[in-house]
Amino acid sequence: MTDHKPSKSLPKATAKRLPQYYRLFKSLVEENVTRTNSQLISEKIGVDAATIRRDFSLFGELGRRGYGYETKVLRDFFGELLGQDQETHIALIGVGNLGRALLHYQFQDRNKMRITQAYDISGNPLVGTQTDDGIPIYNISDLEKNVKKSDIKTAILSVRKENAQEVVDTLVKAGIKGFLNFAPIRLKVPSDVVVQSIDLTKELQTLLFFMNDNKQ
Ligand SMILES: NC(=O)c1ccc[n+]([C@@H]2O[C@H](COP(=O)([O-])OP(=O)(O)OC[C@H]3O[C@@H](n4cnc5c(N)ncnc54)[C@H](O)[C@@H]3O)[C@@H](O)[C@H]2O)c1
Repeated sequence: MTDHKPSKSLPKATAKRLPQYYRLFKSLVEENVTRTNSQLISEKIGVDAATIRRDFSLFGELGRRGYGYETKVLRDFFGELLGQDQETHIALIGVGNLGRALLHYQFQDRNKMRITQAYDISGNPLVGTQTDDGIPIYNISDLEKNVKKSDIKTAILSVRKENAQEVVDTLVKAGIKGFLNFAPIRLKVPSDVVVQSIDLTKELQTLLFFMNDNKQ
């Protein structure tokens, strides 16, 4: 379905819903459901049907009026958009409290993303060891050499904010093109590098805002 490539100006809210769409179509295919429509999708994921139709229309003709959407076609389409049609190997940087938890998170079970290498500084006793699943934990000084001889373009950043920018500069130089960043800092990267930040404080504040809003 290469004729349905999205433009770079896809609204952020739509982009954020893509994993939801992919997950839904994947499970519908697993349940042997061959066809669906925006109303049924809406009931499953809690997004209103008009928004779903608008999102899908940004990609051209994904379905047919009166017929709906073919689950397999849409699963493959969103899978390709999200890079789930191939294996993505990821480097984890910073094996502290959060990094250790992430190393044990098995997101590879249902998706094609895998942490295959981890890095910390020489003072961390975990450097030179590997996890029970066999993920090696290297010294950060080996990163450039390792990344250059692998296909890794993606990193999860779980270092403290004081170290984050310096670490990112090193990783960008080594060829990393995308960061999932947990450090509460705005990172500076070249225009061909993407940063997706996860700020738990901000998420909690948003939750509290909506809870307060509910009370009024
Ligand atoms: N712990 C949490 O629950 C949590 C939750 C949300 C966000 N965060 C954020 O995640 C980040 C990590 O938090 P944490 O609690 O795991 O911190 P931590 O101090 O336990 O771990 C940070 C790790 O980064 C390593 N490190 C430092 N410099 C490095 C470098 N140059 N290269 C590679 N590794 C390096 C340290 O040796 C340490 O092991 C912080 O920015 C924090 O704000 C943490």
